[in-house]
Parts: sequence; C-alpha cells; structure tokens
Amino acid sequence: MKKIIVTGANGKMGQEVIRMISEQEDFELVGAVDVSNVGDDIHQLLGIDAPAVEISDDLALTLEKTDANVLVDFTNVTVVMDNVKVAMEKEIDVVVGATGITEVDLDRIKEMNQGATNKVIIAPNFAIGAILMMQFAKQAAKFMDHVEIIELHHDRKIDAPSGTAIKTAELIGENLSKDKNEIEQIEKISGARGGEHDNIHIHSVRLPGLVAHQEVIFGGLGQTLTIRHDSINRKSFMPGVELAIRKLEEIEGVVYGLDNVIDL
Ligand SMILES: NC(=O)C1=CN([C@@H]2O[C@H](COP(=O)(O)OP(=O)(O)OC[C@H]3O[C@@H](n4cnc5c(N)ncnc54)[C@H](OP(=O)(O)O)[C@@H]3O)[C@@H](O)[C@H]2O)C=CC1
Ligand SMILES: O=C(O)C1=N[C@H](C(=O)O)C[C@H](O)C1
Repeated sequence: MKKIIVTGANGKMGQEVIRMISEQEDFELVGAVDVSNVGDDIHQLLGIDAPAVEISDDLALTLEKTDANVLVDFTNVTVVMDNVKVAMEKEIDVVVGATGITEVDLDRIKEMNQGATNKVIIAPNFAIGAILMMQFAKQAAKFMDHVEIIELHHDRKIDAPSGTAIKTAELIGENLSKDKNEIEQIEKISGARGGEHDNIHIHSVRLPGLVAHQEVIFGGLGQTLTIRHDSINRKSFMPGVELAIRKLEEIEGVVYGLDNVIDL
C-alpha cells in the first residue's frame, strides 16, 4: 500500500492529486499539508469524513504522526527544496511535481540520497503529450539548429520560465549544433528576446484563461517547424503522477524527468 502525504494539498495540483489518490485501491492519503487551511477542502474533496488523514501546515510533524512511505510535493519554487530535505532525512520516497528545482538543487538531492534507501522522481511535467513534445523537439534539433521556446501559462504561476521549458532546452541542447551564427542584436526593451537557457531563447507568457502550453519553434532554410503541446486541464497530469508513484519501486536513487521511467 502506498501511504501518501501530499504537500501543497490545497493548491490546484494538490487537489487534483488527492482526487486521483482516492480513486486508486492501493493508494491511501495519510497526510495533507498546506499553509492554507486544508481541513474542510480535504473532506469535501474525498466526499467522505476522512479522520485518518492528518491535516496540517507542517510536513515534519505530519511525518511524525503518520506511517507515510511516499511524499508527493506540489507546493512551489520557494518551498519545494525544504520539503524534499525533510523527506530525505526520513528516507521516504518522493515524487516532486513542484517546479524550480535547479541543477544545483538536483545535485544536492543526489548527495542527500547517497547511501540512503529512498527513491526520488522529479518531473517538471507529468503530461504524456508534453513528454512526447520534448522528445520530438530533441529529435528535431538533430536536423534544425535554430530554435526558440514559447511557454504559455495561467497568470497564477509564480516561476518563470516553466520547468518544462528548462527541461526542453536541456534536451534540445543535447542535440543542437553549438554554432548558431546569430547577428549582434540590440534589445530596445530589456527582455524582448526572452531569457536564455543552454543558449536557447525562452519566452514566458502569463494570461488568465491559459492552463499550461508550450511551442517549440524551429527555423531552417525557407521553413519552420512548430511542435506544440496544450494541457487544457490539470487532469492531464494525473496518469503521469500515478505512474511516477508506482515506478518508485522500480527505479534506483534519483530520477529527473518522466521520460526516464517510460519506454520511449
Ligand atoms: N510537474 C507537473 O506536471 C506540474 C507541475 N506544476 C507545479 O506544481 C506547483 C504547484 O502548482 P499549482 O497547484 O498550480 O499551484 P498552487 O499555488 O495552486 O498550489 C500550491 C499550494 O502550496 C501551498 N504552499 C505554499 N507554501 C507552502 C508550504 N510551505 N507548505 C505547504 N504548502 C504550501 C500554497 O498555499 P498558498 O496559496 O497559501 O501559498 C498552495 O495552496 C508549481 O510549482 C507548478 O509549477 C503544476 C502543474 C503540473
Ligand atoms: O505551474 C503550472 O501550471 C505548470 N507548471 C509546470 C512547469 O513549470 O513546467 C508544468 C506545467 O507546465 C504546468
């Protein structure tokens, strides 16, 4: 039985994850942690009185009071590393959905995992279409070496660029020729050309009405290629979150990206 604590339980993703957990026979929600008041919402969400769920704003305390064996984190860029650290100290398995984990953070998590028995999956995007979009973009980069990324999200998102855009740039970067032969450019408004990661321009759009979307645009001689993915709701991420929780049993140590646990 997967006995799961969700951090960020009252958030948009946390609520969807709790709903998904309640639909699995071999998953049990034992703790719901959020700094917003989660109590009523959890009971409403599960549609039952769920006294067995430890509801709190403190992960360490919740870990003390439950026999959880998995943490699923959907908090945000500012707190995710603290939560991962608490879980690593307890040596429980972790699925990280919150974005903003940097390369330095990833190294720290791997360091904390040295000699430990717990497993960690960090996935900037759990939607299968997004994983395919990233893989197709990586493949296209072998043939077209001019590319920019436009990611578009709802206006409540606090981190920019998205974790997906960063991971996409890293995957494309593995196949991209380094010589871009760009002309010198003058930015008349700072940021007009977006940010750069691994030499790839990333543009972040934030608007109400959007959920999570990304275009990877390649340019070549007399042609462009656009690879686009749209998550139109947050259910799109749930099969991936469920899969990650199940795959914890099969992996070793720390895995970054769901592409590393599915057979592509
Ligand atoms: N990997 C993936 O496939 C996906 C990842 N994400 C990522 O997941 C994260 C959450 O997204 P989303 O649900 O939209 O965001 P929300 O802001 O809706 O949810 C985050 C929740 O975490 C709470 N929170 C803040 N600080 C703490 C803390 N210290 N301890 C516990 N809870 C805390 C927030 O409370 P309060 O509002 O009071 O601050 C909020 O309820 C983001 O990083 C996002 O980028 C999102 C979608 C898919
Ligand atoms: O905040 C979001 O909503 C999302 N965040 C993730 C990211 O930063 O890539 C995944 C998805 O794009 C939705």
